[in-house]
Amino acid sequence: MSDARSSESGFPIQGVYTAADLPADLDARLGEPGEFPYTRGVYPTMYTSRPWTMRQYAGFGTATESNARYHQLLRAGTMGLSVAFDLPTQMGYDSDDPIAHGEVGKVGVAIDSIEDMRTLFGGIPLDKVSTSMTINAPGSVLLLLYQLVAEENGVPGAALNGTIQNDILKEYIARGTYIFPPKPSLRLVADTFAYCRAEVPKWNTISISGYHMAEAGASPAQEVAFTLANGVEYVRAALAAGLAVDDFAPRLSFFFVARTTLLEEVAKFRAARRIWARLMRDEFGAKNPKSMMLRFHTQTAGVQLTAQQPEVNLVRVAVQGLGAVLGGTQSLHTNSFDEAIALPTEKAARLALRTQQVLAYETDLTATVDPFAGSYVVEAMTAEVEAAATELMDRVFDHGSAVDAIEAGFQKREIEQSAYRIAQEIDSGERVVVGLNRFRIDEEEPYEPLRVDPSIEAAQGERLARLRAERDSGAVERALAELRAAAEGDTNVLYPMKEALRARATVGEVCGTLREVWGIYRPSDRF
Ligand SMILES: CC(C)(COP(=O)(O)OP(=O)(O)OC[C@H]1O[C@@H](n2cnc3c(N)ncnc32)[C@H](O)[C@@H]1OP(=O)(O)O)[C@@H](O)C(=O)NCCC(=O)NCCSC(=O)CCC(=O)O
Repeated sequence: MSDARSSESGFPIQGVYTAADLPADLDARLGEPGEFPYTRGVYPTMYTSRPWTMRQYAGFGTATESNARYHQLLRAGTMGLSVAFDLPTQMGYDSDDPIAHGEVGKVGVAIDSIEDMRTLFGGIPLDKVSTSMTINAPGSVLLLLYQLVAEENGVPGAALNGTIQNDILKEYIARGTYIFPPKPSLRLVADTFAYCRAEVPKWNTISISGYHMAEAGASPAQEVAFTLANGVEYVRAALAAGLAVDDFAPRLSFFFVARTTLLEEVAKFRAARRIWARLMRDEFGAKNPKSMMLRFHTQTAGVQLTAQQPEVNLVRVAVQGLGAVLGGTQSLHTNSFDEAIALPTEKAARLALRTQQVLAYETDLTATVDPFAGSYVVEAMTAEVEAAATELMDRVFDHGSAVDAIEAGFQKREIEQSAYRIAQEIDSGERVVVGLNRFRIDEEEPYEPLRVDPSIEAAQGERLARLRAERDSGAVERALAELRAAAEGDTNVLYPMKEALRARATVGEVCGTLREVWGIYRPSDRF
């Protein structure tokens, strides 16, 4: 037998597993597919009746360019859209704000007002396509813009399917696009839950994300623990705001990474489902099975891709995607092989989607549910990840709450330690990265990456100037005053926000109004 190896979460992997390694109460831990505790998947038939949603994250430049990319992706066979916004939009600033300079349209599309949103979804049937939007602090603003555009096209809120990321807690821990302090942020999240329940009932109101923590270096057990602990915080905030658990929990969704360490990743997804189901039933008294189902999106691990010999990334992504599917994901983004270099080119984006199509239509993965059930190693690892994550969640709650732990710098510190260990292992060669620390070539082939046109910023600025000149500024001011009053009080802010956006207030103006009332978050020195 070779030397014992450690899993990503740090427990030893045995050279051989046998029946003796299976948990004693395996049947109870497994349950049936589509039944508590959902270890085997959230739906009884899983992919045998419908494959996962192929949902490729995309967006850059202006709304016009991104709209063209969405049409191209849909033609190529994606089943749902996933919008990437530029940093100014994610931070609640307009493209002509001095703070936005140099960032407009860079890492995603620039959206300033309902006019951009109309362009972004031009020609896309919003009653048929589900749309995910990676937007957090201004999540409610972009959701309302989406709803307004849908309504203009005769599609009512009740017919809309989609997700906003809206997960502010992991922004404090790992991703960084927060605006407001935790308290008003959580209030905004709870307002969004309540609004969606009444007005957009099929919308997934949040995508509680471990992905970015994993990209920052979190181990699988940390990823599960910190994500689910944040989930608990949102549930508590919504309950404290007076919502009943079964009124909002069915629409909570999750988002994880898929690494190349496939066995532990499959175990991770199965363990996460089990922990969440138990928490919702036993701790929060959920009665609706949908409240207990951990439904999740997966993105393949960008951090594991290399700029060296980038075509090798195609292989990594296939392995990572395979793990996500074996783990029962509901929705999947497979990275483009050139992502470690720049924005994906059209060809690379198509290849990434083709990878999913091979998994769905050429392999036998969709013929049966949870193929790894009963596997000695995967069941043993599922129990291990579950135990490690549960223990770590307890350590989060030892601080009081997930927010208390965030303010103490706990999750960030744990993730940094794990990231440091990974970096050391790569440097020493103990962790092999093909093409980077082993199997290198002397001369890399030149690669022509896609670049964003720098004139976008000026064009967006002109659009905004026109908008401000044309709109009824009195109506905008009145609507923003209503929004301010709601933010100062305790009525749901989404209703006046929607009216302001309808009157063509910009994303920056709406967020600016809230910034004035709620202030902005400053991380404590302990970070
Ligand atoms: C719940 C998920 C995870 C998936 O939703 P989907 O609509 O795709 O899938 P779904 O809900 O499973 O399925 C759609 C409908 O089909 C039904 N359905 C599906 N399979 C079924 C089966 N086997 N049997 C019966 N029904 C089934 C479901 O019940 C549902 O209907 P009902 O609804 O009627 O029940 C959602 O939140 C989502 O799409 N998330 C995507 C998040 C995302 O793309 N994030 C990108 C982040 S990118 C990022 O952050 C990284 C970079 C950065 O930092 O910027």
